[in-house]
Amino acid sequence: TNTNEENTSESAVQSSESLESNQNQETEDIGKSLIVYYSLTENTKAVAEEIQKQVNGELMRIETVEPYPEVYDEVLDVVEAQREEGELPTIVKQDVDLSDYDSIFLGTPIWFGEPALPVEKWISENKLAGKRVYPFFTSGSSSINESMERYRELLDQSTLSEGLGITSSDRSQTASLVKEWLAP
Ligand SMILES: Cc1cc2nc3c(=O)[nH]c(=O)nc-3n(C[C@H](O)[C@H](O)[C@H](O)COP(=O)(O)O)c2cc1C
Repeated sequence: TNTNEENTSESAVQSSESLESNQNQETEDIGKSLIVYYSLTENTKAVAEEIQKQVNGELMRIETVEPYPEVYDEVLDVVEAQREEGELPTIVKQDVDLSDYDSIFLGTPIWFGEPALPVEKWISENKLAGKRVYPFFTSGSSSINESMERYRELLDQSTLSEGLGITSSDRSQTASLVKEWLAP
């Protein structure tokens, strides 16, 4: 919808559950965290690195076996074709034992309103049942609503926390938006 195209810094943090109340219910902090992200053009990477600075977790970057094209219009075509065919890209195998972590931060660019296909693939190949997942997103202007909807389907066995969305106009405020998200 049109309203999904709009975003402001006030709506960058969209609440379903507050992180603060989650923390109060459980422990003082968020435990040992893994920050997993996919990033084609480094925007999501920058947010992942800011989160790491603030929570001290371990970073893991999802990579596709076949790189997407360098030209933006060509990426759109390739991704559109993959979405139409319901085809998820093969990702590079990485050994990670999720049972080592209490919290999973999961970062993705928004592609056609939804989480990027390599992240869907990673979700399908890993056991996130019973985990607490903190989703974060970057986009040109789209809100995180549709992507959160998709995650509610994909991660129905996980505890999904409030999402953080950083649009291109929010980018310069990344550090403070992350801080606010972690400790509202
Ligand atoms: C295939 C594709 C689809 C995209 N679809 C959207 C979209 O629906 N809404 C939006 O605001 N931005 C969209 N974008 C822009 C990206 O979400 C935005 O540039 C994001 O910050 C890129 O993150 P990255 O640098 O980590 O790859 C799209 C980009 C690509 C490559």
